[in-house]
Amino acid sequence: MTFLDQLRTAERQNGSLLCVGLDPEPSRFPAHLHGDASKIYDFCAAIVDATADLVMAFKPQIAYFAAHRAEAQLERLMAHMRRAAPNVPIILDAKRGDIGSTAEQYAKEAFERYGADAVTLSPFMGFDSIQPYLKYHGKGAYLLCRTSNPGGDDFQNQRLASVEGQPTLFEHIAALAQGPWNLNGQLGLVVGATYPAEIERVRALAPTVPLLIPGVGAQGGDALATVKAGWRGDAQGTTAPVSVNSSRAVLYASSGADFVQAARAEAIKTRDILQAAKV
Ligand SMILES: O=c1ccn([C@@H]2O[C@H](COP(=O)(O)O)[C@@H](O)[C@H]2O)c(=O)[nH]1
Repeated sequence: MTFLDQLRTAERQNGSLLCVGLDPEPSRFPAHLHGDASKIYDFCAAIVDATADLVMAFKPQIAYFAAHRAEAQLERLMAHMRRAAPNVPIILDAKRGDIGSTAEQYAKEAFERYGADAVTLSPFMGFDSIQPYLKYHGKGAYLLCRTSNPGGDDFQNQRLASVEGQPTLFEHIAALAQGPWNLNGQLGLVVGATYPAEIERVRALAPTVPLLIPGVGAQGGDALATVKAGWRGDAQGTTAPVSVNSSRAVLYASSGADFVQAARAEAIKTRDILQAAKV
């Protein structure tokens, strides 16, 4: 099954557009785990178990593991997600981008070491920095397009005088992902929930690629506007999937012993808002 099929299946089976982001920060763990980086796996596995039936994807952010020398715990967590949620695809948020030979190693890390179904990439270094990931047929690669942070404006909203029609950089990335770069239909785009108008523009330029949309919850993005801007229904079930990510709002919904129940409640609340926006 390709990554695209996995997304569609999980969306249908769990009735959800929600992606729960796994950004473990030990200083925010509840009292019995607080400050203990050796408990990253335990914390994340508890969140996975509490939300597996509510999500269309999980998105571990690699920096939160690497910063604590917890790569082995990430490997264990990937195996746990496979067991606990076999039909939920896993997007490794790594935002890699480097020359081809180095990109080959990053692709190996994402798809062979961690066994991710998709990875996030920076397109800044051009197509040859993306190509090594596309050799893994059936795997997905999300290109950063219009990111959720205010600084995204610095480059992504600049116009490219050299390209006909003078699109902005993010519009150009969207068009590349929809067209010439998307050799085997593996590409997706990252667009921030904090910019619904840009999501709509990206969807117009890239009508069939999956979108990964972070920025609801802790960053204050509008969940309703996000779905209205990016989700396109299709009676044949061939929609271009939209996965709306929430990390901290779910993970740290409570800092008490009830963190698992609170995470589940927050995930249900967000899932329901996203679902309601589809009509
Ligand atoms: O434009 C982007 C791209 C990636 N992210 C990542 O998503 C999560 C968001 O976490 P929240 O706690 O829900 O704010 C995080 O891992 C970021 O690295 C993003 O926020 N914006």
